[in-house]
Amino acid sequence: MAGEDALQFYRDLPKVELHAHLNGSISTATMKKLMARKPHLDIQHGMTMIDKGQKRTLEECFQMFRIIHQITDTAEDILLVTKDVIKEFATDGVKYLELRSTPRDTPAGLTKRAYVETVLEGIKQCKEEEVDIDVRFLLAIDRRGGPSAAKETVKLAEDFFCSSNELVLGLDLSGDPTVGHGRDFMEPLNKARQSGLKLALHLSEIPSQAEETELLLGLPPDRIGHGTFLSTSDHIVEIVKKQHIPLELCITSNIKGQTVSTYNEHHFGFWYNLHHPFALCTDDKGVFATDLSVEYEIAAKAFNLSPHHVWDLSYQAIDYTFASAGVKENLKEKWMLLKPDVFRHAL
Ligand SMILES: CNc1ncnc2c1ncn2[C@@H]1O[C@H](COP(=O)(O)O)[C@@H](O)[C@H]1O
Ligand SMILES: [Zn+2]
Repeated sequence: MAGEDALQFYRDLPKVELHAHLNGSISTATMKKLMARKPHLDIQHGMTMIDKGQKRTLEECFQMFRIIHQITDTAEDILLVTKDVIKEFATDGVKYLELRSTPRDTPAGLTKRAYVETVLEGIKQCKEEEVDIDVRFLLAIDRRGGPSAAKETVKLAEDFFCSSNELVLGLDLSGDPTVGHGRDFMEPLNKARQSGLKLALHLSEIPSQAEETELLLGLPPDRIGHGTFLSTSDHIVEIVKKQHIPLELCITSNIKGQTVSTYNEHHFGFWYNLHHPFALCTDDKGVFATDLSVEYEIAAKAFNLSPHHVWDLSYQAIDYTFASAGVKENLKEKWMLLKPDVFRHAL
């Protein structure tokens, strides 16, 4: 495989995306539409996206989210962003997407509940428009909000879990990892778990968080976001291995956010060699200027994966979704139907 054909293989490959933050996933095209609505903010392209070859510190990434949040502060903005992001993932060959976002009360008058309702409306509209993708939603807890905001988000998630007809499946814990401590979130996360909500937690995205990670692993989470520095503790690796907790690996995010220096050093290699479950994900396809097909291509090149290995990774990711057994079965059937077409380009 070479050049365009190679990229076509990764685009044709049916994919599962499990780690995508809504406001980090806004494309340049959508950002332009939003900026045209808010010229007074005077936000330039480089303030919301890290171009090819560029890098930022994680701290700078979190500043970018603050700017993006100023641009997406009305129900119209959130609806537009949700629908555009879903359609872009579908165009990239993603067939199942678990989108996550932090419910916000905004100065423009949006409430957290209305925020969630708007995202769900976007998902429903895409379904009505027959966009070829199954989309579910995880409510995100931003560490910056502390335990009281976390409790509020858990309550909202519980309400929507019951009323959204399996659109809301769980919770995410994210935000600046240097802010707050995991212990502040144990109680609300535990409660969420008891209500049947699934947990996808950002763990060890930065070094020296072994104590917090070990505590949160006690819940235990159903999936781990990044887990970049898990492997610095043998004890933690043992816990993760023993419980078979799938990881969400976001290569470009870690490189551009500078927590990993080179592709070859990415912890993909460590977990792949252990045959531990993981799914490749984008994290913030807008901010990091990537796509899921690009992430698969990067992993294949860096770790010398054959098209069949790549196929297996995308197929196995179905098992790590929070969807019901029936949905997983349907996805597996879909994958098998698409397989001959995908491999036509791989030969
Ligand atoms: C780069 N690594 C990361 N680590 C931790 N949290 C991250 C993140 N990337 C994004 N977020 C979280 O997602 C929010 C933006 O999307 P939503 O407004 O929720 O849709 C950010 O404010 C942050 O809380
Ligand atoms: Zn993330």
